[in-house]
Amino acid sequence: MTDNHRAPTGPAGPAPAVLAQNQYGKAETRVVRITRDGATHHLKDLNVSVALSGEMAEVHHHGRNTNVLPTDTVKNTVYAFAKEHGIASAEGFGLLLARHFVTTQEPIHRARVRIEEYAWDRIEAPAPRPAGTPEPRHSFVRRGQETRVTQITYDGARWEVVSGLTGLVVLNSTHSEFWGYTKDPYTTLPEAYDRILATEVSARWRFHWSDDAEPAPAWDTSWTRTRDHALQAFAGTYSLSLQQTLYAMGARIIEHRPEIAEVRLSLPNKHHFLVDLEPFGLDNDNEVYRVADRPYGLIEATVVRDGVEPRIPVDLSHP
Ligand SMILES: O=c1[nH]c(=O)c2[nH]c(=O)[nH]c2[nH]1
Repeated sequence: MTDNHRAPTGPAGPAPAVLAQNQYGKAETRVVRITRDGATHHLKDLNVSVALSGEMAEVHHHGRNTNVLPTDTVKNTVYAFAKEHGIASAEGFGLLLARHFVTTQEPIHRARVRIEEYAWDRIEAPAPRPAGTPEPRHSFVRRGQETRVTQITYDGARWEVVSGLTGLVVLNSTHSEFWGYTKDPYTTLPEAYDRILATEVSARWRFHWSDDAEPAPAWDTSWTRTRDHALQAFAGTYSLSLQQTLYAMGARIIEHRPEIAEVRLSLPNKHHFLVDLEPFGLDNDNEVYRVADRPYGLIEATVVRDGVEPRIPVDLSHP
């Protein structure tokens, strides 16, 4: 028997353990800040991760929490600062946070703030509105997430073409309500009269065309216009539920694109919860939202042209 896999021992016994680099904080606080300028809304969407370090030997060695500002407080600070200071830029917001932790907490000597900012573009949707009222500008589409898809099947005689998209993330910062639903003993959801509606659209649409003897649709134009109808319906629908918005999107495509027979939509409800800032003496007039990634509501349906048999498979992309 050898001692090869034992730690080396000297005359004074094994070397003691020593706490080396350590840091702690709250990772991935997802915050959406809406700023309202009349009917024009502005949106900032950040993923904020804070790591703090300093005099933390006591907590690691003895579990003595005296110097530990809870990570829950770190998260609350992100939300409260989003309300109080707004989010002009990710850099400016990160500076404010880092300075705050280092200057208000004596044991904390260093703060590292990492921020991912998700870019959103406006959906310009000229919605019908009463004369003299400003154009609503509260609809956004997230940049750079989207994939165009298509599936072609041929049996030597007939074609089936199903096209679509995934990862089209859209958000309305107002004109969405949800109330009047069934309540049972397990229902706790408060009714909402002005909420954020956001979803990541998965869509498939099947073309009428199946016969080489007929002219084929103009694939690129069709795809672009169909996507645009989905966006316009999303932005232009005053929504009482995501189900209603889904149907409006599918129906608008069917009504405007004669080459399409059937549309299947799968819409995860990307929940945005208003953060309770009252404990910090701050109100929250639909300005600061916590973004939850799961669980999510999943709303799915097929819309067909009258008389058409649905053929697109039910399960597109979600569990
Ligand atoms: O638009 C919605 N539809 C639902 O069916 C639902 N259920 C829920 O909890 N929130 C929502 N929102």
